[in-house]
Amino acid sequence: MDLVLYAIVYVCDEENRFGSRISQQIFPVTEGKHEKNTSYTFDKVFPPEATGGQVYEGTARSVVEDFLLGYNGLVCCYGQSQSGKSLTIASICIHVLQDIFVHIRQHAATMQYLVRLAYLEVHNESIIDLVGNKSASISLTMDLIGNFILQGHTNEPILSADHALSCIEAGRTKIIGKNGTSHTILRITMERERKNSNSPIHVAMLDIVDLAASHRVTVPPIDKSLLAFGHIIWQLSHHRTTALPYHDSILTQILQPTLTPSASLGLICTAAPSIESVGETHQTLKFASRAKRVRLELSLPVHHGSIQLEIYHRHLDALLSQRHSSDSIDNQIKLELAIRNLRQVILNLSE
Ligand SMILES: Nc1ncnc2c1ncn2[C@@H]1O[C@H](COP(=O)(O)OP(=O)(O)OP(=O)(O)O)[C@@H](O)[C@H]1O
Repeated sequence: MDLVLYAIVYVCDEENRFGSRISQQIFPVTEGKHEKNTSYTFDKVFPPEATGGQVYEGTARSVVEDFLLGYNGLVCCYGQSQSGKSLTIASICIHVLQDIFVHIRQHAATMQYLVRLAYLEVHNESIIDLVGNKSASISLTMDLIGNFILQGHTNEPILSADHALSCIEAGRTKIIGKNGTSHTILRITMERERKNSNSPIHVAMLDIVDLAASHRVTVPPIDKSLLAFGHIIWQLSHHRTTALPYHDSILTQILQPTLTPSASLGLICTAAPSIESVGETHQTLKFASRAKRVRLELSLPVHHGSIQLEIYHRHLDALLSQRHSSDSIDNQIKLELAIRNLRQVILNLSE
């Protein structure tokens, strides 16, 4: 399969009016004193008044559709400080989660699912757990075949879109990097299995990333993770698909399963409206246009590590047999509660 990235910008004209003189997909750039008729062509260009739903439909929706077919996916937002990255990602999260849970309900007759959510911040090359309090126990290790394994973080089982959104809302209050100085990664892991069949459980991941600002008002120290992310996009845009330098930063190590040509990818670039930002906007457009050269070849992911749905099924069987053999009322009530909690977590589970 050959897919093209979405490179999306909010654009303005010389009078700081968003979008009004910009053709749908081409942005002429003035550089210094010299008018340089550089044009960039993108898959979609949105004016600032575009709704979150329109931006989602035109960008992340296709990545979510691929994710629901079983592919890993990455949606990320790149741009200078105060250009609307966090606002865009927040709105995209709502639509992503709604679509995932609509899909789960539509497949209630045949499929059961476990959906888990991790929300992490990468700040100065440290990882912060934004859902739980497990930052100290998070580790990234490499297995024998070069896969980075992220462990020790909270991976919360999610019961509904609203449940996920309240976890994200609470997580946002814990973010320590202000003014675009950190990256946030929302990782949705979906395990699915066909009901009443012995077919294997499939695991896919979707990462939604609010990258640190590409340019800030104060001169920032170079962000190692953003640099490494840009480097991998550069390599992919030159159609290099092996020996990608994931080890260069914490962000790229975490994103290894989704920042790859075998996963679906949607890149959203945001530009600030002021004419003073035109230099930064030009840099962003150059990045977006480089990223547009990336070609993807989707393939179903191979999961490394344990499958939680299998662990839950074993646990459920053990609880059911303990309830069967228990003759203490107190114990039976406790077991009943534990069984009910576990049945809630495995979505669409048949009674
Ligand atoms: N399309 C838009 N129209 C109007 N205002 C917007 C738009 N996008 C963002 N804003 C406003 O601009 C401000 C900055 O937005 P946001 O925090 O999303 O930017 P950011 O790129 O994540 O910034 P930083 O990198 O500094 O964290 C916010 O007050 C937001 O409400």
